[in-house]
Amino acid sequence: MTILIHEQYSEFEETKVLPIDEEELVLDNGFVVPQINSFGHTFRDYDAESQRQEGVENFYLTNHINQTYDFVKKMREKYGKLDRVEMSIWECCELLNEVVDESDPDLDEPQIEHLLQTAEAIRKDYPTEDWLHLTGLIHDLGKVLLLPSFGELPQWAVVGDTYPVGCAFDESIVHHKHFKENPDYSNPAYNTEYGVYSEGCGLNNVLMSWGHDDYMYLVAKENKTTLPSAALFIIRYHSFYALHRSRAYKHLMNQEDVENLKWLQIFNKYDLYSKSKVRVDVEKVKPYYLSLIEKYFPVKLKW
Ligand SMILES: O[C@H]1[C@H](O)[C@@H](O)[C@H](O)[C@@H](O)[C@H]1O
Ligand SMILES: [Fe+2]
Ligand SMILES: [Fe+2]
Repeated sequence: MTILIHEQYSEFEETKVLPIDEEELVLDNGFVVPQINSFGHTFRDYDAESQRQEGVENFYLTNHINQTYDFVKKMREKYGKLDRVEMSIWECCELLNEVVDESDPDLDEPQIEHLLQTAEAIRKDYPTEDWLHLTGLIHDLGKVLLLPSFGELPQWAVVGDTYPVGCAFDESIVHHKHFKENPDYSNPAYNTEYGVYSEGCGLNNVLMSWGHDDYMYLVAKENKTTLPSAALFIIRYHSFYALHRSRAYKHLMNQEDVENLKWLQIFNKYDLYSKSKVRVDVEKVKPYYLSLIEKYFPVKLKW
């Protein structure tokens, strides 16, 4: 797969204010980036005074204190067993009707809206990449970890941006100051640039903070999806803003990661900027997505 990507961000990231140059606002396939979110702020502004600011910061405080190398290892082992629930992809989408994400400054709608908004925005600009439409639909399904039948994990262990554990927390991570109370922050085994990793080791060998991304990646992979590797990469790293926006942790990537990152950067624009109060007509688009699910997944999956 070869693609051309229209670079939108400069090397300085993470930028709060989007570029004002008209040309820069148009993505490679015509998607126009909105300047403000539904609350009247720029997207991903974690400091703006808004009705969501305090809750979001508290979320990151708990998240940054508790996501340690040991915690992540345990969660991967536990949830990697996929022995909790059996259901289809669409059933899972419907479960997300109940879920609201406390980490998100840009959205307070039920998550199923966000899934459809993302998928439909991609579909409009990339009509022939059906695998990317489906990736949009399923990328956040891991948020079911918040529900009782999945162990009712706290928000800090499910949502929010992700980052590697086992090496130093990069300063570009949202609310980085709150890592000071994380035990790994002062552990010399885990607090250097490379920590337990080595140059070019590949992201597949890096443990990421535990949440909906890695969980959904495990679900898709273990249930033998036929989606391409770029789709699995998108699902697994879509919350890794330190990488795909701020270009941190590049030293851990291998060649395959570099290729897949191009698709993730395309995807991210739709994931982030499609968030709005405009609802998608679920019943109208459902047959299309059911056909994609049938193409790329078994009827029932283990979760
Ligand atoms: O608040 C959001 C939300 O939880 C998203 O699902 C996640 O992918 C983002 O990275 C995060 O910052
Ligand atoms: Fe997400
Ligand atoms: Fe998302």
